[in-house]
Amino acid sequence: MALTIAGSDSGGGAGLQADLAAFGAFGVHGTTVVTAVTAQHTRGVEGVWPLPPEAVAAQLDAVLGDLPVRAAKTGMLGDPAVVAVVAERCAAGVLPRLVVDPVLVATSGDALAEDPSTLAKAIRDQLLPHAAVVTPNLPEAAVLCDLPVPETLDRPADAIEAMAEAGRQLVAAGATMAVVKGGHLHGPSAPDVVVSDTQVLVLDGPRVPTRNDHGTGCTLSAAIAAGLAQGMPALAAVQRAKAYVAAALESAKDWRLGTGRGPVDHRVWG
Ligand SMILES: Nc1ncnc2c1ncn2[C@@H]1O[C@H](COP(=O)(O)OP(=O)(O)OP(=O)(O)O)[C@@H](O)[C@H]1O
Ligand SMILES: Cc1ncc(CO)c(N)n1
Repeated sequence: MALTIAGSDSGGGAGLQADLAAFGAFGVHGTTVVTAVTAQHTRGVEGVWPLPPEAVAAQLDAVLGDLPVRAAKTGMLGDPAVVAVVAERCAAGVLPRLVVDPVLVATSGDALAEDPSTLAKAIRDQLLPHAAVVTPNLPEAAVLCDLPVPETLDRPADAIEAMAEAGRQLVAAGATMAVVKGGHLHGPSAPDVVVSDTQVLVLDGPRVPTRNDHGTGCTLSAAIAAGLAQGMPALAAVQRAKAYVAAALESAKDWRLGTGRGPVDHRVWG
């Protein structure tokens, strides 16, 4: 079984709703620590109500005090005080196989943190040393690493090298593996760059032509956590998760759910 520490997306496409759907697709029971409630749909975020750090701590301790959490992921944490609560449990050794999705901004471009750069610094300094895998998208990698990141695949070698450099910095900051996601790149493919101490690997795949890409990042990180909970090595869990997201995008590419960027089809596996 696995745990997600994340915000609620009322639209059901991202956040803890996406995480539970992805866990379920792999047959992994999901537990949830809610960090915030968002009023959100396929067009954007209408409101954010963070939970007090004490409420996050109480949920974490309730789950960890009873259930055998084999792997966990963090999504929207929102507030450096919540990062500190999670980091404390990591330091105590009770949050194994942690996947950190450093959520700062929604697919729509709306902020999911009051002060994204302070939150990014807290995540980098306090959570990355405990992360088995960290999964920034390109804007998140830019803030975490203070690096310019590419927007297009016009010069693929340059784009991949910039993503690899961000990944190396995140590994130097303490993550065992970094997956720098290329979902935001303009071009014919959607390459993710995987970096660890020993290798740099490009996981490439054709870009699915669709506007239904809300929650792909949450879905990827939850699928990685599901793999880790099932005992897979990190790279195998990342490769399976990438294939799952591609299949979920393909299956939902013609859906008309909402008038903005709709969800992916979480049911595609198994
Ligand atoms: N149109 C697409 N076709 C194929 N793969 C995609 C597409 N869009 C995103 N992906 C893949 O989905 C995963 C998530 O990437 P992305 O960069 O979109 O994350 P994100 O911005 O954190 O997502 P979100 O904020 O929507 O949850 C990556 O593996 C990426 O390569
Ligand atoms: C609650 C929540 N978490 C994460 C994301 C990132 O897609 C989102 N849009 N909403």
